[in-house]
Amino acid sequence: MEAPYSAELDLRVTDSSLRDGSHAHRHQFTAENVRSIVTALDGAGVPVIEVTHGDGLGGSSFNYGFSHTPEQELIKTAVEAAERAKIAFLMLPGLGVKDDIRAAQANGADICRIATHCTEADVSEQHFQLAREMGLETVGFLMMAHATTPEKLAKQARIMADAGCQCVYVVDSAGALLMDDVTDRVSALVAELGDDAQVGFHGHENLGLGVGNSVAAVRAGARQIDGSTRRFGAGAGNTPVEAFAAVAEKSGWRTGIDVLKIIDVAEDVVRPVMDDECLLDRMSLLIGYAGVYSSFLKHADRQAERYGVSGAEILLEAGRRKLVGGQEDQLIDIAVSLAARS
Ligand SMILES: CC[C@H](O)CC(=O)C(=O)O
Ligand SMILES: [Mn+2]
Repeated sequence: MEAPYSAELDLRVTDSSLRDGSHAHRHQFTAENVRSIVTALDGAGVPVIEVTHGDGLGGSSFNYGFSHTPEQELIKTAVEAAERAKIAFLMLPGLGVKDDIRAAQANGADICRIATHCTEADVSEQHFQLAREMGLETVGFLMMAHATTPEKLAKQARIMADAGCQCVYVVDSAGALLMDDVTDRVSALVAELGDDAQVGFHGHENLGLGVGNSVAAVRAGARQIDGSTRRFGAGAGNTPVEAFAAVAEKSGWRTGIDVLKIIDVAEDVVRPVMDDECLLDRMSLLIGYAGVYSSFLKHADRQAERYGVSGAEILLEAGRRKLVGGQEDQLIDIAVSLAARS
């Protein structure tokens, strides 16, 4: 398949701070936050910037948390601010609907990223078809990729590619994958997809492996890598773009990102927008250890405080129950049960 991006790059990096970081920021991004971060990332040569509610189009809700500013307005602002970078958006079928995709394109977004649980790719088929018919570039997200085998994941990737997805990502939503796990999954997808679609990797830092896992993914054949500048993402955050860009340059991989500029952007532009650093502390480490969706962190914090129970216990039980994205309300159930026992 022809690379859907400049042939001068060995890898294409997508910055997710303004989407995955939305979880860490409780979905409170303002148009000004988006304008300043997009301008800075674009100036540092980041080729793709993802902007959406943390849970994608239609995510602003009671269950996931309401956005400060409507996401279509944020997408429009991002498109206006970017001179070179393409603007991507995320959608989870069911939360977002086809009209949301149409609206995002009307607001100038170029890349449609569609996410499903790692065993449910079939729910994305009609959305990929629509996005391709509309002339959007497409990316597929197989979330919680630690929860299935490389072979099964590759079959799910095939469903996405056959529906029109141009790059299928192995998404380590829980930051639970070890480097060999990444190698095995990415290799399985590369073997399955061949020239039909590229393979990407989206990492989280909950076991401290975001950069290492991304390097393993590239060595196994991934050509698109996600990160968030200053790790601004759910849980302990994502693969830090500035560190990955430096490692890529030292490895001889061309990303188009100016390492010295992105280091300054992380410190001077992104950090001031963040409420706190995305830390590898007890809670986020437990997310990686127990294999829990990274975006559950803030929800678990909130229920722990509300019911006076241990946030760590909530996360461990969420891991035992193998909860998936969309089951945020079960964290309340767990907190209520823990409170009843104490
Ligand atoms: C709810 C979407 C989710 O945050 C997507 C993602 O970044 C992941 O699964 O890691
Ligand atoms: Mn993520």
